Amino acid sequence: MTEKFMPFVTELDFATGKLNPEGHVITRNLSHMKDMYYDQEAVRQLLGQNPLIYVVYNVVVPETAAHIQHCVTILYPGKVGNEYFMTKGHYHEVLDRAEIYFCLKGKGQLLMQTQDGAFASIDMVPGSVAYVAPEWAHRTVNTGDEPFVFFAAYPGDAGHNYGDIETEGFAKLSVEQNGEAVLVDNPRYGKAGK
Ligand SMILES: O=P(O)(O)OC[C@H]1O[C@](O)(CO)[C@@H](O)[C@@H]1O
Ligand SMILES: [Fe+2]
Repeated sequence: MTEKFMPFVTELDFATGKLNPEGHVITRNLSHMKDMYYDQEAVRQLLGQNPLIYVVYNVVVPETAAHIQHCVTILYPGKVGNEYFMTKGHYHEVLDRAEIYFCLKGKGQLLMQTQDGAFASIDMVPGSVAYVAPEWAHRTVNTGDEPFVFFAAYPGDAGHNYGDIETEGFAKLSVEQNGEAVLVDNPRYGKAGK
């Protein structure tokens, strides 16, 4: 008989967003994603201090379709030039795998796009449960002044595909204008020579 995978629990601290046990922790500073921000002069100025942008606490489960990956992301407040701190963003390697995001703290935006040019954004506040439908790339942005904390769950075999997002980003940039978060066209989008 094959051995059973046993049920287990992870504790989520609502005050900090941290998981216990912490699981697999991914830490991203500006240096890990310096080419992804539009204002490269602002990147150069900030690189000396190399701010922490986000941390992901991943519960470790097998990366197969039978399992559900789940994690908490703490995305810190801040800007590079006038562009808000954000995650790298990705398609799933198995493109049709969906994902659920549940906002616990802070506020932000969930930016999404498809490979054939559709774009969507959802404002996230505590209690927002967003559905990233199959085939949509997703990136989160912290538009507030406290950590933006959200829980995510997705099929175990989904994987991450950074593809063109690494070089040209999303169709829109999330920037501060007159104290407001606005989405503006990304001049680099669509220029990867496809
Ligand atoms: O892989 P990226 O785009 O840096 O972002 C990490 C994000 O991916 C996930 O781990 C799963 O999609 C999110 O919870 C997290 O915010
Ligand atoms: Fe994802």
